[in-house]
Amino acid sequence: MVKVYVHDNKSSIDYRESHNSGTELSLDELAKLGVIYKYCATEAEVDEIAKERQYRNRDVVDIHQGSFKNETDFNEKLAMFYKEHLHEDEEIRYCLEGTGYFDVRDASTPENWVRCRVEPGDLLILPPGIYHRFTLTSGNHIKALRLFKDEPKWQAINRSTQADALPVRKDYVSRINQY
Ligand SMILES: CSCCC(=O)/C(O)=C/O
Ligand SMILES: [Fe+2]
Repeated sequence: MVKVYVHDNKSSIDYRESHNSGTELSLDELAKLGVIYKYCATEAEVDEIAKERQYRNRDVVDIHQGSFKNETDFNEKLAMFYKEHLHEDEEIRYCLEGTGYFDVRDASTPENWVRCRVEPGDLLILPPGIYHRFTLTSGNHIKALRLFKDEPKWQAINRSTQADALPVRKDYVSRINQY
């Protein structure tokens, strides 16, 4: 079951550590950021969500040191996932094995990150336009299903003034401010 809390923002400590500030958030509070959480005991439940939301494609990523040629490539991939970014589409991820952290920006206190620790069975839906990042936990392994509406696509737009000005970002901010 996912655990959601405010990140302690201590950048001197490895980002795969828990960084739990001690302030926990409920799933309702997470939903106010536009992030939907579901527990799916089986992949059949994921199939239902995919069907409802018209997702026709998927792939599996297995992220651990052994999936990369060397440690440098592994670290580069982690650094890429950890760069604050947004997507123009929803991001749906389902944890099959291992654990990971999805950090999303808190709309009301934008300097804060809300950390979601996922484990097997956890499915997260991040809305288009939300700034976020991903990392492994200190367990250094996650196997996850990534759902795509059509062809597999992973286009990250790193945080910048240009990204702030995108319609998808403006739509997200105005939707969140209505809560
Ligand atoms: C556990 S899925 C790998 C990370 C990813 O796909 C993503 O989009 C991060 O933002
Ligand atoms: Fe992403």
